[in-house]
Amino acid sequence: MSRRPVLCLGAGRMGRGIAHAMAHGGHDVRLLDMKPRDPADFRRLKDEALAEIGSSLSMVADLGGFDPALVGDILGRVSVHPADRAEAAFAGAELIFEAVPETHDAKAAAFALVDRHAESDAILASTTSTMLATELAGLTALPGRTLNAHWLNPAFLVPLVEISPSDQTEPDTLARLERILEQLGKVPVRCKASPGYIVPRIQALAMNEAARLVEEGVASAEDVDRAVKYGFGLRFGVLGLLEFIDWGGGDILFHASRYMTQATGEQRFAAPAIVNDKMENGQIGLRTGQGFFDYSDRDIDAYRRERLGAFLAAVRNAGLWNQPVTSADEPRRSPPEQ
Ligand SMILES: NC(=O)C1=CN([C@@H]2O[C@H](COP(=O)(O)OP(=O)(O)OC[C@H]3O[C@@H](n4cnc5c(N)ncnc54)[C@H](O)[C@@H]3O)[C@@H](O)[C@H]2O)C=CC1
Ligand SMILES: O=C(O)[C@@H](O)C(=O)[C@H](O)[C@@H](O)CO
Repeated sequence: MSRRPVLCLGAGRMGRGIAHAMAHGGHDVRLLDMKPRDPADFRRLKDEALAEIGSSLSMVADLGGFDPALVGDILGRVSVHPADRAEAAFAGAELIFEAVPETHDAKAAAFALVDRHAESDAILASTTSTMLATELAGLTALPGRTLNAHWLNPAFLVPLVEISPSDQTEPDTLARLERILEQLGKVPVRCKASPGYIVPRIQALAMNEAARLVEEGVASAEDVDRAVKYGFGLRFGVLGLLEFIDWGGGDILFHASRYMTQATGEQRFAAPAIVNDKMENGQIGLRTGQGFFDYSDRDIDAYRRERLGAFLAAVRNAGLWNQPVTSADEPRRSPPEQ
């Protein structure tokens, strides 16, 4: 299978992380430094970028991710190009990741460069954390081939990439980008142009609530993070948020949201209409066969067994699974350090 070159506009944190991921997946990757610099300054940037990618590749390999003997070949797929050699860097590139700073001017300059040099079938994917695809579409003459691809940090480890098209993005562009990412082993999900995509929107609430717990003196920072690592994160890593609503019961969420709102006087705990409506319609999840997902045709026992198996594997993988106690004088187990 042939893999065409990938271009990253911007050789900063995201550009380097994406270059690592794409090179690992067999692509030649060109990092285009978007800032005009004198030759010595460019050489420093180039050496620094390649050294950082080499070191993150080595770290993953040394941690058991892949054979360390492959690091050199993978790093050899990455090249860094100066701003005044843009044309050569664009030649043949099927996929362009824009990864310049999160300012309108930097994005506009990068998109203008794409308009000038991109191949006629190239896809332009912005890595912006906050700007909507619908806004960015106005910055390019190629809105049909432009969309957002929001990677999570570290890009070379987190499988998820959130893809957000504008209403002008051509379906073929979306499908091609998904195919390329899937070939890489990534897991693309689609979302509309809406602030915060999926993960940043959910995690902003969760992160702020965690900070608030510390601010209010409810729990120490250590205990908040232990709660997340050994409960919240572990379980939602297996079940997902909506699946767990169905698993535990939408009725529990309905009542919990009411209680929390009344007890704290804070509207941020109120359930959205969809939770209240499902409660009213008896769509509370596994128990009624319908919730956010439809279980009516499913073998619930087989489903539970499969999910519990995944859960057990996650607990075991975290080194937290214990065999049953078989003798009264077995020493007590101690909890993990962190
Ligand atoms: N850092 C992160 O964790 C994440 C960042 N993003 C998004 O990725 C994009 C890139 O972010 P980072 O890689 O963190 O930025 P960065 O500051 O590390 O890198 C930006 C690169 O763009 C280039 N550049 C072009 N025009 C520039 C200008 N006018 N001033 C300075 N540098 C210029 C430089 O080569 C610089 O290295 C942003 O849109 C950001 O919101 C998305 C997800 C996570
Ligand atoms: O990895 C991430 O979560 C980033 O891609 C982000 O988008 C930002 O860190 C943002 O969510 C800040 O909360």
